[in-house]
Amino acid sequence: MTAKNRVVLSSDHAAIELRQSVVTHIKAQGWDVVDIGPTTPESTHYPTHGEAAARRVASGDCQLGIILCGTGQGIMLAANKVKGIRCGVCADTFSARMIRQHNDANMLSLGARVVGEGLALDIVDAFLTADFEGGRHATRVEMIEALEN
Ligand SMILES: O=C(CO)[C@H](O)[C@H](O)COP(=O)(O)O
Repeated sequence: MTAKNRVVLSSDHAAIELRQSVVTHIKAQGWDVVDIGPTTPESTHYPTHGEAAARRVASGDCQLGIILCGTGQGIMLAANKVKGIRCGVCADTFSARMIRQHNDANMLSLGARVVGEGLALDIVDAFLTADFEGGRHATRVEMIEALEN
């Protein structure tokens, strides 16, 4: 059973500030936020943080996840190695909406060295407010899931 409206966030050292902005922003919207850090600025390794957030989503403890690193790419690659995770990097709001509507993505990845805070928060809003459309898209998501087996 998935915890509805609970969102997990994690990042590496490159995205701590932007992650904290996202946390504040979505808490104010009423999302139940699980921020799993890190909180200190030392250099760290994004696969660790991508995996930790992905496992919260894959287990059903959190409905959705938002992860961040410098580009958003490395942490996305790590998260997508966890079974059941569909995570995309977005630097525009259209893609952020579409990865929910068409791809049923359960995680969003952001690049703190790519997008500014204003755009990042708009991307987050687009992701969190969109819903999966199902239908023909469900067939395609099932095909992605079949690749995991
Ligand atoms: O974007 C990233 C991975 O995709 C990382 O945030 C980036 O590689 C970290 O670099 P550095 O150790 O030089 O701060």
